[in-house]
Amino acid sequence: MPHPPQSTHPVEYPVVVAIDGPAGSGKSSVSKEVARRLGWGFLDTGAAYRALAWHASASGVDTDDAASVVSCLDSFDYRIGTDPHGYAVHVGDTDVTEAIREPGISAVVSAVARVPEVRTHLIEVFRAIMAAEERPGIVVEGRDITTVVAPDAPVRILLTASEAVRMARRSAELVGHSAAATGAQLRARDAADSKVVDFMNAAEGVTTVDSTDLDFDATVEAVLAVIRDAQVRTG
Ligand SMILES: Nc1ncnc2c1ncn2[C@@H]1O[C@H](COP(=O)(O)OP(=O)(O)OP(=O)(O)O)[C@@H](O)[C@H]1O
Ligand SMILES: Nc1ccn([C@@H]2O[C@H](COP(=O)(O)O)[C@@H](O)[C@H]2O)c(=O)n1
Repeated sequence: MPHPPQSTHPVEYPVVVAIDGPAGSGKSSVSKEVARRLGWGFLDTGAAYRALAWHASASGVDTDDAASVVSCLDSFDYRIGTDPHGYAVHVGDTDVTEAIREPGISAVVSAVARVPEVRTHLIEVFRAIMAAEERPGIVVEGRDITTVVAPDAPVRILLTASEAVRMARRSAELVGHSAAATGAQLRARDAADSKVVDFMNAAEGVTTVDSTDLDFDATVEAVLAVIRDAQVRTG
């Protein structure tokens, strides 16, 4: 009797931990550390919007013009790793891991992210990456993961912190940039992004972790506690 074809990928999706929150709330650093401790994958979805903003800018496209941004999607050859110990972001053959973090990209990324065709395209990209994850789980962070990308995830968290604390943390890591300018950009980005998706209020069934008064390690522990609690409840 012939054997059924062997798949190289798991039939079931990996366990998904969905984490949303405003800029500078610690989504990326905390999610990465949580994934490291669990031996799971990590997906930074903001990197895709940043990489598309980089690609549009590098192609000479006006990022404020939605039709022109959409026209860039066909040539947007995007790749990102899910290893929380180190992952690179590529557009075609170009390693853009560092370039997409520049304030010039942060300043235009919201204009790219508000285009509906862009969101539809990237959500499919994220779901394909999640489905291909070969570790037992994947921690996925962004703005609409708990509500749109993975609303059925068994663990959904809103990671927040006061605006003042988020601005201070972001300023501390951006040496050579004025604290006032960094804070103003963070606030402007949240205001623009909030018009597209709600990441300031926890949707039904989403657990809020407020790190305003927690240090980094305590925040990681708080997120791990939510995951453990969900695993106990769901068996
Ligand atoms: N609980 C915490 N205590 C102290 N520092 C923290 C804490 N959480 C995160 N940080 C630091 O705050 C800074 C911002 O964190 P991070 O880049 O992970 O935020 P983010 O939500 O991914 O931001 P963005 O959406 O803008 O990319 C980093 O320097 C990080 O190390
Ligand atoms: N799920 C997401 C993730 C990100 N965005 C947009 O990308 C920008 C950059 O995200 P970072 O997490 O790297 O700061 C962000 O400002 C949003 O415009 C998104 O729309 N949805």
